[in-house]
Amino acid sequence: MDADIEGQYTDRAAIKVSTLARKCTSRHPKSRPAAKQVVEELEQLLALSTPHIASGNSLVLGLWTSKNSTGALSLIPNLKEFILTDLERATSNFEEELGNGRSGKVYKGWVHKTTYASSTPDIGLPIAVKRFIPERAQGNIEWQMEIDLSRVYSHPNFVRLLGYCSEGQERLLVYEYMHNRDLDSHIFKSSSRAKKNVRESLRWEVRLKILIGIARLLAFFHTAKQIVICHDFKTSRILLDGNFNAKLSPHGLARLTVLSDRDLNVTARTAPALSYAAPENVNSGVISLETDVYAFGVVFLEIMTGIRAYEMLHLEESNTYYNDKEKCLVDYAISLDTYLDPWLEDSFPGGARSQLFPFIASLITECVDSSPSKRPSMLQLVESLELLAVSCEQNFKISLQE
Ligand SMILES: Nc1ncnc2c1ncn2[C@@H]1O[C@H](COP(=O)(O)OP(=O)(O)OP(=O)(O)O)[C@@H](O)[C@H]1O
Repeated sequence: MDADIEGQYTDRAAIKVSTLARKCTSRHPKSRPAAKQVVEELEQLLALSTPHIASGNSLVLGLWTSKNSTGALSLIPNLKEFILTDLERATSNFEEELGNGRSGKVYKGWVHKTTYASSTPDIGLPIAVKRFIPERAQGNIEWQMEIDLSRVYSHPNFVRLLGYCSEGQERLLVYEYMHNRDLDSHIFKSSSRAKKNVRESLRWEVRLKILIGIARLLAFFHTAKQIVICHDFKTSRILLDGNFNAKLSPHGLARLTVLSDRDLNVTARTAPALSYAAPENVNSGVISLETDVYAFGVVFLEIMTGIRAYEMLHLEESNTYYNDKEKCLVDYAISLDTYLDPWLEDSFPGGARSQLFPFIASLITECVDSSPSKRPSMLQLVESLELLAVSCEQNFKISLQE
């Protein structure tokens, strides 16, 4: 093997490469695979190799994007290529900051509805522009991965990428604007940013709609041909549009992991936030479909209580993991009557509390089970949450708004 690329392969990828090469060069024409099959095999290899990108290796960077002979990024289908001055104009020189993530800041801007030509404030379509920090070594990789994944996966609950910009050291991405921003800033009691009217809007039926939307997206990722494990899933990743539809932001995609094999567990170098991390992840770095389900359970509990898991687990006192943290989360889940977010008090009419809370508690409890095999799949969770919605509607006349 070329010494330059040695160590960039997983064992599985190395075996696949040699098997594929052997088949293609077989002396018997009939034993050689069809071109379509070679493409499929290479796609699987790409998926096997992707965790290396996440850990800072540029093994397959750019395979999904078209490059010209100099290796520079050329036009990407379905995405608008912006020039920097367009985006400076659209954002009034990066005036209104929406948020600040690990890889860069996000700004509000305005473009023409159909052409995406830069516009002026309050005219046309609002956008969110993410400007990557140029000095950050991972920035370029994360920028490219966000483009690649946004092109491959499209789902109503996944924030839509509209375009990109690459000029000199500058890397920017243009996303649809999510009017009600991140769920995180609205539901937690300690949140100073919370606006009263938004909190009032976040009634039980709206929160259930948010949970169903996110569960559907995770189920979609988990059952895709190239499985996506979103191993840094947390409440702050959930963004809300003007109608409180929940969408997951593809930002920080270097922390998403694509796998082609359901049984393959990989070790991620970027650890998820401690309060959302499943015990097997904390203890041995495993990431799997089940670690996503665990994180979903924690988010579910936060959405019901309005209390950060961080606080429930007293992680502010000692930022160390303790082994029975699931038990602590389960205590909150089964005592929902006590810990329910006060803003939800009026959301459960009549006997709704006594009938719905045990069901909600059992769903959360199953998700955060310390044994991964006992956790439900995201598909099962979608079904259970939809069942919950039907029960709310039929028994208590609580209906989810479209
Ligand atoms: N499409 C969008 N529409 C509206 N606001 C957005 C949008 N994308 C991001 N924001 C705001 O900007 C903040 C920062 O976003 P970003 O995704 O960079 O941070 P993050 O989720 O903390 O990512 P990271 O894990 O990389 O730190 C979000 O919490 C949200 O308030």
